Amino acid sequence: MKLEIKNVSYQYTKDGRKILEDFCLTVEHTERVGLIAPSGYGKTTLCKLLSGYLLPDKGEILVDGHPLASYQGYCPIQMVWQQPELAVNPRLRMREVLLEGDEVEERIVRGLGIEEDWLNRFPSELSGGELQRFCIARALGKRTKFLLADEITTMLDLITQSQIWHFLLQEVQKRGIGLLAVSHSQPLLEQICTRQVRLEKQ
Ligand SMILES: Nc1ncnc2c1ncn2[C@@H]1O[C@H](COP(=O)(O)OP(=O)(O)OP(=O)(O)O)[C@@H](O)[C@H]1O
Repeated sequence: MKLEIKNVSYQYTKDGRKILEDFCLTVEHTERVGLIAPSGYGKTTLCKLLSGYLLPDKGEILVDGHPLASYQGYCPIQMVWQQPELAVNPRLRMREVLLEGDEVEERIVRGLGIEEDWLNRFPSELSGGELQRFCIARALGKRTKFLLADEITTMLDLITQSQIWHFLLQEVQKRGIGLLAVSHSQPLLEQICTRQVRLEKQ
């Protein structure tokens, strides 16, 4: 299975600057690709396009040869955001947050170190690191084929970062999930990725 980004162009406003122009990238489901570029070059924008939050002005995004838009319901490309507190409904208990996506296996919940007691809490009653574990678990539903990780551990201490990445790498390798990881940390990308791609400024 592959994710194909074919000649994608995007700008937020008609008279604004082009964030992406004719951007092409193919990611196989066996790959872990690191996306590098300075701040403001469009890494998050690309992730939003790939997960269907934004639509390209031009070009197409294909999953297994089919346009992303043809996948009704659960999106096979799941994104984990940098700030977990902005990615969850503050009115839902964490048990319900987990149920928002596809079925998440108990193994994943345990593997990410999510404690039973946290499931009954609201997002505001968890630390950023605890909350991020839920966002990662939610993104690892059964039908996930590609995972976009946009600076997902930047705000965490090194031990927690390492625990989370250790689990994630095992999981994506075992299930054949392709990974696109964004980070400003070159050593992290070198450790977790099979190759790196540089985004150029338009
Ligand atoms: N909703 C928006 N409306 C207008 N411009 C936006 C919007 N979101 C982002 N931008 C602009 O698009 C450009 C790319 O932003 P993006 O967040 O994709 O960059 P990035 O490479 O992920 O940066 P960082 O490394 O700082 O997270 C930036 O110049 C930003 O100001």
